[in-house]
Amino acid sequence: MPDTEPVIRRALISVSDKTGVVDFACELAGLRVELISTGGTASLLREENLIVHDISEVTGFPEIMDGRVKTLHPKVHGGLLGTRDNPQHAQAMDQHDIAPIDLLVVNLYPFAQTVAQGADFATCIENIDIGGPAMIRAAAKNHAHVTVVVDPADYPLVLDEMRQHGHVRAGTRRALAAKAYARTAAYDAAVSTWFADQLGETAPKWRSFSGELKQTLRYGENAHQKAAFYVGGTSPARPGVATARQVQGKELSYNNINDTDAAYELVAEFDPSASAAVAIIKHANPCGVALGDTLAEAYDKALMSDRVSAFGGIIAANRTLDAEAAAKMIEIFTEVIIAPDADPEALDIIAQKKNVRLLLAGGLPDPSAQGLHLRSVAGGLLVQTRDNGRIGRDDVRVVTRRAPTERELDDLIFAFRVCKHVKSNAIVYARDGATVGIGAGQMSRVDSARIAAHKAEESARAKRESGLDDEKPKPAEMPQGMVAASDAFFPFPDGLLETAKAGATAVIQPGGAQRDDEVIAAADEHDLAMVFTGMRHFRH
Ligand SMILES: NC(=O)c1ncn([C@@H]2O[C@H](COP(=O)(O)O)[C@@H](O)[C@H]2O)c1NC=O
Repeated sequence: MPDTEPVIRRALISVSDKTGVVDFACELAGLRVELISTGGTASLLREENLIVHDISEVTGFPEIMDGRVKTLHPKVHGGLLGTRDNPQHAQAMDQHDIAPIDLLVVNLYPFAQTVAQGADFATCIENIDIGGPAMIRAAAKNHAHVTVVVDPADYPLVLDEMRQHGHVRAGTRRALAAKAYARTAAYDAAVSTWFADQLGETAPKWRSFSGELKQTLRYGENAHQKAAFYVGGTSPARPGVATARQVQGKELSYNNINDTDAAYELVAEFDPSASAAVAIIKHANPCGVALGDTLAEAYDKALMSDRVSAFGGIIAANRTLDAEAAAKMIEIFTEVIIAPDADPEALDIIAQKKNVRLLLAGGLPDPSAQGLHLRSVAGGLLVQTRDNGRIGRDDVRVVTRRAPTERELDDLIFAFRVCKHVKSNAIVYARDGATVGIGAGQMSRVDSARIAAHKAEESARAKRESGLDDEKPKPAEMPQGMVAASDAFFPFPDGLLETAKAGATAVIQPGGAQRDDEVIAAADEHDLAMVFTGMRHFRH
């Protein structure tokens, strides 16, 4: 640390995001700070009658190559990097006529925004900032003498300290330096990720991921864990919980964000122009998912799947929220509702429940889009492409004597898409475009089938009690004509036999087990129609 705190006499300002820079520069000028600036920034400041020195006056060199080289010069980097209390540095500065730069204000070419706008390769390349990061890194290294500001949000802090103390305090300079390195690291992460994407590289030697702080969270999954929510890293941004506008309700918690993400990704599987879809999520697993002509109908059906578990859940809808659906959704306690948009009447209805967090995402994420999925393990990161596999009617192969009926096939495809969003081992029973029983996260597929059957039994009872099911009560109290989906193959007939026992008439599963023949024979024996997808949807 220098003996005396460094007074700011000379500032270099070079910003792409010009938010607040004019006011900041005016205040600096008022504090007798000499201003140096690059092309566009200098012009803007001059329009405000500020006295600004062009960077070319400092370097003795014009800005060249469309701005590719403007600040990359020893007069700039010497001014940023020279340690003022080092006699050799001081002598070099003297000898080469290098004046110190005490404050660096830089924000970078908008690379991520350019990529998000779908710009062509050459435009993206041109938006990789070179001179800016070089200066930021230099100034941050020399934070003992230099203040570096990369975020317009920090302009007031710097001015306050200059006014109060005559300089920016050492602790603040260090914090700003840390922020500066995080900024350049995040910037390079965006560039390198984009490059890897361009090359279709899924396993580059070095991987950097970055994000921008959206929200500090009160705690993590549990109260003793600290947590924060970072957004970004995908381009273009995927509509969802990270991009959504929160219209009302308490602050989102870590678990809310995780569950809302699961819920919204699930409903996005269903084309809103074909049918309304609603998912109700608890602990990242669906307890009810349904399709309908309207969101209200879909919600009713989803709720009936597991009314008890739905309490305090997260609801996602794939269409603009309307008044009818909103009125139903606020009947029981719900933590979060997320939809692409909401009608004004729906907003008024939800507003009656002040605590409900309402998120409007502005669009639905594309379930087929490519992207990366990350998870941390001790000492490392597991990276995989996201599960964008989607099984449609044309992708399945009938393997049993009996082929599914049209209605069964619709339900099979529906159930398998839901299954993709249920923790493994997953078994989903469905009927008429609605789940009736979901078995999630068991170590044994047989147990998942049994749990799902138990849920289906409860669901059938609830429907009869509420008069929603016009079928006569059956002794076994099971929904009739339901189908079953399994996220992975049945290694033995036992799991499949559980679905038959529960009353399923048709089954969808990936196939590919050594004992497929035995499983198919068991299905034939029970007159089950079974289709293979050839695609597994494990989710852990
Ligand atoms: N090439 C250079 O020497 C260079 N020096 C600074 N920049 C960037 O130029 C931008 C500001 O340009 P202008 O003041 O002309 O609007 C800033 O985002 C800054 O990071 C540069 N541009 C790109 O690398």
